[in-house]
Amino acid sequence: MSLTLATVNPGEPEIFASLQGEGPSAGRPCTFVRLSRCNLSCTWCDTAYTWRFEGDNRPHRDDLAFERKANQVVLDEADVAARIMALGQDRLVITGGEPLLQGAALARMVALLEGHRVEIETNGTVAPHPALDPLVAQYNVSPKLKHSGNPTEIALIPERLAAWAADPRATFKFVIADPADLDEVLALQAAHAIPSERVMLMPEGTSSTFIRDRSRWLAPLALAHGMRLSDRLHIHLYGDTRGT
Ligand SMILES: Nc1nc2[nH]cc(C(=O)O)c2c(=O)[nH]1
Ligand code: SF4
Ligand SMILES: [Mg+2]
Repeated sequence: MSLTLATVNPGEPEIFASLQGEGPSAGRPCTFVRLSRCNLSCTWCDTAYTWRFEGDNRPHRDDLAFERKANQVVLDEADVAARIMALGQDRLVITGGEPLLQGAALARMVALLEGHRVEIETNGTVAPHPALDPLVAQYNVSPKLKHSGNPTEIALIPERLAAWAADPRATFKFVIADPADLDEVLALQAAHAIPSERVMLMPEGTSSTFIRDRSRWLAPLALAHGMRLSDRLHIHLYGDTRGT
């Protein structure tokens, strides 16, 4: 039994301590674990090394193809848990890729941890494994809008969105590239009765300049709709780098 993780360097799993850069817990010290693989393919994905392996021709703006051997590492659950424990934080953020694709193994891994509040970053298309779900304190759900390039029927699954809307642990974090993207957010919010205080708008961008420029027009939109603005603190601090 094992988990497939992303790597920082070939053979070195992406498990690290950092400040949560996005969403409701931004600014808090946490340990992060990044799992490999995703069921979506966003054209602007900043972690394409978790899914766009050689032979995968789904469109991505950088058109990079990653060598699978250098960018994945398989570890058993006890090894992953021990590495997380060794970093000494009391919060864990599980991200990817799409971490819920490995829900059963994640449940076994999380059960081995002591004293961690668990937060999951998800694209919102996959139901949490029933053994994992009770161990999770917070879901940061990021449904992908049209500008992600994913077919809507794959990216936006109505039953899943309804389930997240009904779960007070879930905050919706929408990646916004253009002011017009807000129309899609408002339609989803209305369709699933998502309270505005559980909606965060986050600028798309992997550079400080892009994020700041987009935040300038995004802030008044958040204010007008009673929604929250999310920054991407780690990009300002460390740039678009692995293990940060
Ligand atoms: N510091 C930091 N915060 C993050 N919040 C969400 C992240 C992600 O890649 O999912 C992330 C990340 O990669 N780094
Ligand atoms: S859902 Fe997340 S990890 Fe998957 S392709 Fe989109 S941005 Fe990347
Ligand atoms: Mg990221």
